[in-house]
Parts: sequence; structure tokens; C-alpha cells
Amino acid sequence: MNVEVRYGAQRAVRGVDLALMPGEVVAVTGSSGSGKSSLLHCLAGVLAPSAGSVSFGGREYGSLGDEELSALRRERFGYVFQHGELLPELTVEENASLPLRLAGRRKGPAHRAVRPVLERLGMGGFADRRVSQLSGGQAQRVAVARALAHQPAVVFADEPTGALDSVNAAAVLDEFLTLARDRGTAVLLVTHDEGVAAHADRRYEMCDGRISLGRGVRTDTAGGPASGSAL
Ligand SMILES: Nc1ncnc2c1ncn2[C@@H]1O[C@H](COP(=O)(O)OP(=O)(O)OP(=O)(O)O)[C@@H](O)[C@H]1O
Repeated sequence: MNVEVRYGAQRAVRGVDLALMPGEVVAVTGSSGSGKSSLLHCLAGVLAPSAGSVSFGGREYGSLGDEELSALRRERFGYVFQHGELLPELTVEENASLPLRLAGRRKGPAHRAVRPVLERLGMGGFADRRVSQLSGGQAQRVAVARALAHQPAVVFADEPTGALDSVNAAAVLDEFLTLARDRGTAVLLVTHDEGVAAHADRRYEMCDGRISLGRGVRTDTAGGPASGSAL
């Protein structure tokens, strides 16, 4: 609540209140430099706000120890970040199944578990290829598969379709929408893609660090911060 991000004298995020409910897809749009990624990183627990607070399931990140916050991020959140955090020397399948391996799943079952999503994203034929040998768009789809592998409570995705053509962007969007609908996953998307944002339950626009409800809001789910939220 009332989240602020400052980089020196610059205020990248100013007084933002945003709540995510289970099963909803929220899109944040806005011009380059308006503060979208900074806000996403705060909500995702990878950047501490300069002021204000962020909580998940009633627990404020600032009150958690390092290990507790790491466990929350690893187990409950899935990430697709702009500068993909894939491990280049591992294969597609190894990267995508990493969250499951970290959760203690053995290699065989973990690899089998991620195959369907890799298939749906058109990456089934690349399972054994090293990520260092993929195109940008292929790597982006692996990042999406990895973010969803452990069926997180919340997915934070920063331009998840930025490197994709329309067919592959639609496949990625479909994964998010299905997960939200079928598993109650909350999805926060930062996107420049109007086609993607149009499918969100709620849309926000960022301008100069401030956030406002954007165009095309579906009134059934529109609203401000809510209690009982996933985040
Ligand atoms: N680590 C940093 N140190 C200093 N300034 C930063 C840092 N990260 C971001 N900024 C600045 O904060 C502002 C917001 O950046 P942010 O990346 O959040 O914007 P954005 O809306 O996600 O932009 P884009 O659409 O280009 O990714 C920008 O002016 C940027 O230059």
C-alpha cells in the first residue's frame, strides 16, 4: 500500500495502491520509464519499496526474514522478467522445471511435468536444447513455462510477449488466462501489447510513477484495493 520507489532523487513509483485478487488478470500499461517494472519488482518482492508496504496473504514482506521472503518468492510466485533469468548452460527442460526441482521434485517427474506446457508454447521440440542456443522469443517462452511450472499463487510478468509474434503471444496469453480461470492464479502483467492488455480483468495505466485505472475496464471486477486479496 502507498508504494514508493526512489532511485536517488528520482521518484519512479509514487503512492501506488494495488491489490490482486485470486484468479484475476491485471494489466499495467504506460509509456517507457513510467515506473511499471519498478512497481512490478516491488510487488514481486525483489525490490524493497522506498516507502509504503507490500503484503501477500496478510504478511508484509518487510516483516519477513530473508529466508522467509525467498521461500515465498520461490514457492508461491512465478516470474517472467524482462532480462530473462534463465540459466544459459541448462537445457530448455532443465530451466523450465527448475521451480519443481527446487521444491524437491526428482528430475524425471519434474521434466515430465513441464512437457505439456512446453508443447503448448511450441517448445516441445526444443526440450534438450541449451537455452544459450535459442532465439529471444524461444527463450521468452521457456521463461513463461518456468514461471508456471509450480502452479504459483501469483505470476508477475514483465513484457512476457515482447519478443513474440502474434501466434506465440496468443499462446502465452492463453496459458495465463487458463491458469487464472482454472487454478485461481492471480496474474500481474506489464505490457505494451494492446491485444494482451485487452484480455485483462482490470487495466491500469502508469504515468510518471502514478497509477490510474485504464481504458476498457470490465466493470464486474473493476475496483480499487480490496481486502482478502492474494496480494
Ligand atoms: N536501477 C535503477 N537506478 C536508477 N534509476 C532507475 C533504475 N531502474 C529504473 N530507473 C528509472 O526509473 C524510472 C522508471 O523505470 P521503470 O523501469 O520502472 O519504467 P518502465 O515503465 O518499466 O519502463 P519500460 O517500459 O521502458 O521498461 C525510469 O526513469 C528509469 O530510468
